Amino acid sequence: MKHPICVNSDCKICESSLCCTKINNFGVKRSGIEILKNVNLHIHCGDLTAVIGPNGAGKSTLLKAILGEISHTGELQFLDANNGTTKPSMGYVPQKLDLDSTSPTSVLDLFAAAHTNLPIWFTYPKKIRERVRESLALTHGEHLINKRLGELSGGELQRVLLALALDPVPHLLLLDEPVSGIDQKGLELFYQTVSTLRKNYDLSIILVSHDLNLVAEYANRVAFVNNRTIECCGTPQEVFTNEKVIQTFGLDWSNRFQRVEKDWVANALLV
Ligand SMILES: Nc1ncnc2c1ncn2[C@@H]1O[C@H](COP(=O)(O)OP(=O)(O)OP(=O)(O)O)[C@@H](O)[C@H]1O
Repeated sequence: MKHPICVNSDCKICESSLCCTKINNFGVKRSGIEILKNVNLHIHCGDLTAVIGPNGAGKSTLLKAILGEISHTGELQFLDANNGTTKPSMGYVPQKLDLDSTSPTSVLDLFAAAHTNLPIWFTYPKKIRERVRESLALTHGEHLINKRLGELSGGELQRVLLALALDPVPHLLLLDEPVSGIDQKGLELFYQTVSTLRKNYDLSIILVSHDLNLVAEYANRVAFVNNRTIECCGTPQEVFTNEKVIQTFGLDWSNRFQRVEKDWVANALLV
């Protein structure tokens, strides 16, 4: 049965998918300047949708608008497995977080602040500590529980924030890939973790990414943001062979796909 909010008459996925999120005609203005217009995106549960585009295109703005952190026009609809439309619960990992490196706040304090009303000077109940450890284990970060936030590396902080975004598991997970502070190995570990979570929880994920290699390897949908809107959206193959995408990133970025076992990418870019 086709989901009632799916307006795409050709959508085969809706027939088998359990839930679905629609971003309908989003527009964003900031300081009177139009940042995004006519943005439409359709996401099924289990989809990892990578949002790519040049610097300043509006990728982070789109995530913040979906979150409701900044105002926008248009609407966000979510259809759950019981065919009810609700406001989706969301987890979010920002691109950067300005932390006071001297602050005594620990990873455990951060989680406890999100899950309890206990003052910070109380000893946390054992069950809280266990819940935090379990959450951190999802992102291979259980050893970080007692570390101060200010002493975490970029990759460690990202793992902690991802674990926090998953507790409880949301309908929609929004990830803004950090542009600095994480090495390639850390980035790959992050993508592998996200990919495992996606499969285990059938999560809908929107991931802003600057690494086209990793996008080609892990995403099943790609949205290209350019000229204040989503200029093309589809499978990685459809998007990476789109003329506008090639124009933006240049032919030389085809080299980045060396590790990807998909000949179509290289072939499409070499013609
Ligand atoms: N608070 C703001 N007021 C006005 N303009 C803003 C504000 N925040 C962002 N912008 C502008 O909105 C545009 C989109 O910014 P955004 O951070 O969403 O881009 P992005 O695609 O995520 O960029 P990057 O790839 O560099 O992270 C930019 O031109 C930016 O200057």
